[in-house]
Parts: sequence; C-alpha cells; structure tokens
Amino acid sequence: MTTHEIALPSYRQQSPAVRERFRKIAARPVVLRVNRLGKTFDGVQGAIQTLHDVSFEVRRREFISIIGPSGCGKSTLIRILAGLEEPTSGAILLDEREVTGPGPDRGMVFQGYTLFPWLTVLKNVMFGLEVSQGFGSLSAEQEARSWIEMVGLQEFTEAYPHELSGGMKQRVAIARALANRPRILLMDEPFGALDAQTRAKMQSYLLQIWKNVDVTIIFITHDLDEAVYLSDRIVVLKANPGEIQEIIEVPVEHPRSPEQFLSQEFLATKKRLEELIHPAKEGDDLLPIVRLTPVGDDVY
Ligand SMILES: Nc1ncnc2c1ncn2[C@@H]1O[C@H](COP(=O)(O)OP(=O)(O)OP(=O)(O)O)[C@@H](O)[C@H]1O
Repeated sequence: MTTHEIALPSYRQQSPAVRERFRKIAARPVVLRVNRLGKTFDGVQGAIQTLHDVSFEVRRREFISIIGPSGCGKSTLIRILAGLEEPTSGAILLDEREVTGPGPDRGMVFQGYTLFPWLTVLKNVMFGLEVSQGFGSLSAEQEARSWIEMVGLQEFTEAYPHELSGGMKQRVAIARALANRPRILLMDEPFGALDAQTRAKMQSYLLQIWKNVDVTIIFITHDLDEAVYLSDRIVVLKANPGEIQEIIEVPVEHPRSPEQFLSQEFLATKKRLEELIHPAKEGDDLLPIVRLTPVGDDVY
C-alpha cells in the first residue's frame, strides 16, 4: 500500500505538544533572514534565473531542511548563505547584519568528504581553531578533543581520514565545523554518499548533537524521510526558477525516534512533500517498449 492509499490526517493538524513547540520557537530571536533573494547565472545559452524572490526567516536553534527537485537551486541557496556566491538581488541577514562573504559564524558540511587527508582527526578539528580562531595549540587541542568526544570518536583522534568510514569522516567534519562555534551550520546533502544504515545512524547522531549545542541548522536533502525526521520546518522549492512553494511545519513530536517513520503525522507530511515535489503525471514513469523476448515469455 502506498501513502496515497491510506486515509491520513492533514499535515497541518498539530498535536498540543507540537503547537506548543512552534509557539516556543516563534518566541526565539530570528538568527537568519533571507530577503527576496534572487540569483541569475550567465550561461552559454543566455541568463539562467536560478532563484527568484526567496524569502524566509530562521529562528535560533531551529532545524530547517531545504528540499526540491534537482536543479531548483538548493546548492546555490546554501552557497549564497555561506557567502561563497553573491546574490543578484535581495539580501541575507545573519543576526541582523548583512552577509557579504564567508565567515566563522557559518560552518559548512558538504556531501564530499572535505577533511585534510594528511592530518589526523585531532589536527583536522584543531586546524580552524588555530588558523582562524587564534587558539594556541594547547587550548585548540583541548577544545578539539571535547568536540571529537561530542561526536563519539575519542578512540580515533590519531587516525587519518583514510582509516575512517564515510560516516566517521562526516562526524569529524561536523566536529570541525562546530568547533568554530558557528551561529549556523549549513549542511549540503551531508549524508548523501552514505549507505542507508549509516545514514540512519548519522541522522540520530545529528539530532543528539543538535540537542546539546546552541546551533541553528540549515540542511539540504533529496530524501523526504530524512527531511521529515530531522526538521522543525521544511522549505520546499520548485524549479525554473527556484521559488518557495511552501514552508511546512513538521507535525511530528519531539524527541524524534525511528518508530515515528510510520506515524500518521509523518506519513501525512511525506505525502504532502511527494505532492509538491513529484506531482504524478499520467504515464510519466513508462518507457517506450522495445521487446527483446518472444511473445508468451512474460514475467507478469
Ligand atoms: N556557476 C554556475 N553557472 C551557471 N549555472 C549555474 C551555476 N551554478 C548553478 N547553476 C545552475 O543553477 C541551477 C540550480 O543549480 P543548483 O546546483 O543550485 O541546484 P540543486 O537544486 O542543488 O540541484 P541538485 O539537487 O541536482 O543538486 C541549475 O540549472 C544549474 O545549472
């Protein structure tokens, strides 16, 4: 049975506990304002309008996912938030100050493993502390060790990246990003290259870390389950140009746990995401038939 065939409550229906959580979030200060953001690239075939009039606000310690079809401008948006790309129009305000370039107030974790392969786990995490935060080596080491412990890799401080699994590398990348005490952690498909089991573990680790650290998270994913499981709110973009279709308040209660994947609220939210991202078109999953087996030799 698919989620389309189950009678589900509206994804807008919230339990008292969820309503109360959103009321508390609304009372927190705004950390990030994305104001009428637009981005046009000059391509070989002319200008490509990638983002158009994108506006939203993020409050302190919110977990926001950005989701949308391939090419809708998710990575462009996160690169603008990181200060790696300039918007064509509009502005980003972090703590009410305009973002004009990269800064230590924004940490980044990408899908590709971005650790320095020639440095140990400890030295990777110490790097930013020493180079951009001005820590002396002793205090950088102390600080780095506490972040490595936070991601559960204290046994691996002297290991090199090639000695770690993909999930462990991403945990080091998270520790390294958080060690600089960013206001916002920007994560672009951080678990996209991991197998399903490791990915599920990483989602659980990330929720545990987020609970213990004063950080706001912006998380890009293609995975609907991942977006619903992790987020307070989900910003759904559409493509050509990338515009906001809807911002969904996830009605699933906290603390989150994998059993909730089958709850009615979870499925109702996922169904809404499916409607927005993969609107069903009659026959769009059918291939032109080229028959290479004799008639009568059918598998179904
Ligand atoms: N530097 C660039 N120059 C020209 N066009 C670009 C550039 N960067 C992105 N684009 C275009 O902007 C659009 C959005 O790209 P972007 O990578 O932000 O989308 P996305 O939603 O992250 O895609 P995906 O989900 O496939 O990773 C695409 O059409 C892409 O070709």
